[in-house]
Amino acid sequence: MSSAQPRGPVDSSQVPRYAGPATFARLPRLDEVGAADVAVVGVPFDAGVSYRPGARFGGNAVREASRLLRPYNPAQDASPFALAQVADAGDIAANPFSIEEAVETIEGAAGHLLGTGARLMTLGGDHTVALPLLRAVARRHGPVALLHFDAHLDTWDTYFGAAYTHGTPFRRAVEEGILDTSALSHVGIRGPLYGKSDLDDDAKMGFGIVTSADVMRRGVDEVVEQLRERIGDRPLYVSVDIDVLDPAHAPGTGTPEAGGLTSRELLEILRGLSGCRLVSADVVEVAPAYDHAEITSVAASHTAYELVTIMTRQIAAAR
Ligand SMILES: N=C(N)NCCCC(=O)O
Ligand SMILES: [Zn+2]
Ligand SMILES: [Zn+2]
Repeated sequence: MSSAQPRGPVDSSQVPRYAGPATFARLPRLDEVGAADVAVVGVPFDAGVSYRPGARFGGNAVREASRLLRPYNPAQDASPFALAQVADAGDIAANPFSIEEAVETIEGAAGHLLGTGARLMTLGGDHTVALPLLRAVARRHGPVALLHFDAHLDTWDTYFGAAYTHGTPFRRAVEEGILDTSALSHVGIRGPLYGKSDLDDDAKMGFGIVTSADVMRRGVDEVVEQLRERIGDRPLYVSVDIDVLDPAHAPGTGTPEAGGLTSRELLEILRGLSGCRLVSADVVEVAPAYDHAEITSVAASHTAYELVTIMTRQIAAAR
């Protein structure tokens, strides 16, 4: 990115925040600024779901809800959009009728954006999209540490014989050697499984689990400390399935599970990661048709805001 001042969001004291088409946080579009340090990109794809569809509308719902974000983030003492150029790169046009083709398209488009030097803040889409995103990220950075927030393991093998689904991206990623298996963590896991072997398989792949109950019992600070120790200074990818939140905090999702994190806990854990080498991130599984009063998309917009803040702080610190 050039040394020119980043172009920030539309000023909500000059133009009402509900006016005009929505980009993430009212930021400029990528084509308006030419290049970005962080590209917010939508992936409207949900052909990989096993239950309720609708996450194809998640990215735009998060953009709409993000109109209320303000430019200074007190929790990380940073103005993320002044530290680096953040821009909305629009949506990746993924084929809704062919999962294989969609996965290829997403990998290619993500690779193109990463090739410009941008980090990605992806708005899903169902969790299938994490696999092509991780492929593109690993091509640039090598195998990455993964911090995965989710009610679900998403390390299952196949559904109806299909290898690429929203329940299988991280098994595929481990098989493909694109993850650093010494630094894999799930946070927020809960709910019924198919069998105990799900956990055994997951552990064999190298994952450590912080359950939703662990977060409640041990508290945010201890969990953050454990996660940071595992991540170290490795390049890190964070994948947030919004169903990591309790259905009270995120009703608008396809496979809800009772007993989840509060949005306060999730945001605090993310803030605790500030300073980590976050190379890209996604927020997935927002399905607005099941949402109420934008509860879920507001939570997702703040989640993306914290992740973008971590990235821009790091970009600025490295200059
Ligand atoms: N990735 C998400 N959200 N869900 C996976 C659920 C897989 C199942 O139906 O068992
Ligand atoms: Zn999930
Ligand atoms: Zn998931």
